[in-house]
Amino acid sequence: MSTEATAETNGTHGTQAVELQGVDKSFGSVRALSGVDLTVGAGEFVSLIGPSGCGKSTLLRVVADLEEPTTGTVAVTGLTARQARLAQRYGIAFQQAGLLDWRTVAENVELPLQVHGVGKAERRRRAVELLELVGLAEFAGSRPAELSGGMQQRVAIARALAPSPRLLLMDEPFGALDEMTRERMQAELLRIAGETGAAVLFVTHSIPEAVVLSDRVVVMSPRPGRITEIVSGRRPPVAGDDLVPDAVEDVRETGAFFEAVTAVREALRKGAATEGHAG
Ligand SMILES: Nc1ncnc2c1ncn2[C@@H]1O[C@H](COP(=O)(O)OP(=O)(O)OP(=O)(O)O)[C@@H](O)[C@H]1O
Repeated sequence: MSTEATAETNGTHGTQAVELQGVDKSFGSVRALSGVDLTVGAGEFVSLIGPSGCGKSTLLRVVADLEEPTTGTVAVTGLTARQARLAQRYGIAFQQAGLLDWRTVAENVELPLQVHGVGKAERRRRAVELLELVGLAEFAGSRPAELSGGMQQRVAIARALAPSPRLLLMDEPFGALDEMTRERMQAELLRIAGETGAAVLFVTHSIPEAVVLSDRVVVMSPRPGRITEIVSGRRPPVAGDDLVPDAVEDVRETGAFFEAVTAVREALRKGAATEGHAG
């Protein structure tokens, strides 16, 4: 059982994407997080999994500077959480795509750049590039309502990637999608993460999803959320656009995949049995 952070990265060296030390977070008398130490390396894919209400979203929000920790320190790409937010060092995507209906798909992707004063031509160039990356180039002029749920989520990912962040924070981004779309999106995300080299901190309730996407799966206890175990994930190597869906499929059929799924399930069960609710 280890909460120790490793500096190991996905072949990329440099500043850690996230470094949390001794993070506690309370909302009044409700203790949401307790003593969280976690490092996400540059380019690393880390999933957070744990029972409902254990503080996963709170942890993500602390990294994103949307909540302040009660105690502990937070560094994001070597900056404070606030500096990292202002410098657009991370992109964020939630379960609901949250697109603006009155803007076109391209204008939605451009939004974070517009907020930062990037000129119109440069914004459009970047939006076209990102829409190509997520396979939606021909929908640049469409309105979000004309797209399926999976396509809207791809637009949200493109928007999150617009400022070329070193880190993506994702809170159950595929939770509202059907199983087949979800699997396609997982492959898509792995390809995008591979191509951009961005680190990903990913909240999910799905054990297989966590295992297939991640370098490491961080298992949390019931509230107050603590890290009880870190299990090695089975993130497949990315070797080219067409290979990824197959690579993901292949991983799902390996014994190593089932072993990791079992290890996460047991860690969750052990955490639930030993940790009492508090606060
Ligand atoms: N702004 C807030 N004010 C008060 N309590 C909060 C606030 N945000 C979260 N909490 C509480 O903190 C705890 C952790 O919530 P959080 O949303 O982080 O859990 P979670 O693990 O993401 O849950 P789920 O898996 O159900 O989405 C919960 O008890 C929740 O009620």
